Parts: sequence; structure tokens; C-alpha cells
Amino acid sequence: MPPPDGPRPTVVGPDSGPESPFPLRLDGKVIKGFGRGSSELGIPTANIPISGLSVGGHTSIESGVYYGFAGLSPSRATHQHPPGSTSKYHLMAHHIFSALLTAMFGPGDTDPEHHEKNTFTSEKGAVYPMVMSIGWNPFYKNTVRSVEVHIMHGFEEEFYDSHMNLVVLGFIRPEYDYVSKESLIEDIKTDIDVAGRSLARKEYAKYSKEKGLLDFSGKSEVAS
Ligand SMILES: Cc1cc2nc3c(=O)[nH]c(=O)nc-3n(C[C@H](O)[C@H](O)[C@H](O)COP(=O)(O)O)c2cc1C
Ligand SMILES: Nc1ncnc2c1ncn2[C@@H]1O[C@H](COP(=O)(O)OP(=O)(O)O)[C@@H](O)[C@H]1O
Repeated sequence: MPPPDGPRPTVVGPDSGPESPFPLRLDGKVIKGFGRGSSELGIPTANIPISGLSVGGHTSIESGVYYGFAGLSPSRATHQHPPGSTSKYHLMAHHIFSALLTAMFGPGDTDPEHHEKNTFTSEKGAVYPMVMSIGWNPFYKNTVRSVEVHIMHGFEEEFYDSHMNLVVLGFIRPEYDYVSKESLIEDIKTDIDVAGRSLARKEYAKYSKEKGLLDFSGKSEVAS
């Protein structure tokens, strides 16, 4: 199915907070995907095994694009990006990102650079805003269903083998087939801004504090 014509909503989900079936919780170890995210699209996506979907018993989760928060366990670096490329993947519009950081951390720490450099070094891991795509990637005609998470943060390292806990707070749109790679990229960038605005609301930002996001006990992970 191609995407519909016309403008897209800028915020999704009720202001009063996540509505059933949300919040949904999923988790899994970050595994290799098809290697297209960074190289072809310029948008890396951390994949978790599809079995992560059965956590909490919600195997029937609809394919599509979702938003929420990701807690990442401390990782051992597998690859260092070149110096100066740290915010390469920081794709959210600056004003939206600032509003989101204020909602997550309070008015004291809204400097994106500060956030970029310090959160991931935490011993316990760190929590980030994310957009998630679940499905068959019709544009690429995949034969397996995948769970892919783009984290709104410019990482210095890859984090394969880290454990990722997710709290999913809303549904943005179904998966579409696109006429071109450029139109897919444009829609993913819109998804990122929609997620940022949606998460910056009080009743959503508060989930970034959920303790379970940084609980990796008994879960597969590579200790730092
Ligand atoms: C927010 C987001 C939305 C996406 N929406 C679609 C979509 O509508 N249709 C589609 O074919 N793929 C969609 N994708 C998936 C990309 O095609 C996918 O990330 C790409 O194939 C890279 O795959 P890889 O990480 O396994 O290499 C989306 C990905 C993200 C992060
Ligand atoms: N902002 C980010 N969001 C998600 N993954 C990221 C990000 N920055 C770096 N990565 C790393 O890049 C990997 C995904 O790269 P990608 O090119 O999509 O390859 P693949 O999907 O084949 O694993 C992730 O598993 C993670 O280790």
C-alpha cells in the first residue's frame, strides 16, 4: 500500500497519556539486521529478535511505526565512529529535541550536546527517545518480520549485543510501500519529529523515568 497524500498529523495519541493497548513493553538483545539502515538510508536501526514481541504476551502487535523510550544496557564498543561524527544520526528538529529534553530532564539540562556526550556513559545504561518499525519493510520486500528501533541520539559507537528494554507509548502509522528511497527517508524523518513532539508531553515524558527501562537483571547483555 502506498502512503496517503496530504499533510500528516504532527502529534499522535491523546494528551491525557497512552491509551490501551499502550504502554507496551518489549525487550531483546540488539542483533544484526540487513545492514541497510546506516548505509542506504542514513538512519541506523537497532534490531531485536522478533521473539521480543512475545514478552508480555502481545504476539499480535500490528505492523507499523510506533514511538516510545528505549533503555540500553552499557555496551562494549564494537566499532568506533570517526571523530566528529557523533551527531551524524541526530535527526530530530532542534527545537523539538530541546522541548523533549526539558520534558524528560527538567529545565536544567536541555543542551543537546551535553545530553549527547553524557548519558550513554552511565554505568546503569541510559534511556533515550525512540521510533520503532515493526513489519515486513514492504519497500524492501523482506520475507521476515523485524523489530527495528531508531534511537534519537548520536552514538559514538555501535551497540550490538547490548540489551534493549522498550516502552512503547503510541502508534504513528502503518507501514507503506514507497515509490523511492527518498520518500521513505522523508517519511521516517517526519516520524522522528512526530515521536519527539508526542513524547515531549508530560503524560508521555514521565515514562522515561520508568525503572524497568534500566533493569537488565536476568537479561542477556554484554557487561562493560
Ligand atoms: C521510523 C521508521 C519507519 C519505517 N517505515 C517503513 C515503511 O513504512 N515501509 C518500509 O518498507 N520500511 C520502513 N522502515 C524500515 C526501513 O526500510 C528499514 O529501517 C531499512 O530497511 C533498514 O533495515 P536494516 O536496519 O535491517 O538494515 C521504517 C524504519 C523506521 C526506523
Ligand atoms: N541512533 C541509533 N539508533 C539505532 N542504532 C544505532 C544508532 N546509532 C548507532 N547505531 C548502531 O547501528 C546499528 C544498526 O545499523 P544498521 O546500518 O541499521 O545495520 P543493521 O540493521 O544491519 O544492524 C545498531 O545495531 C546500533 O549498534
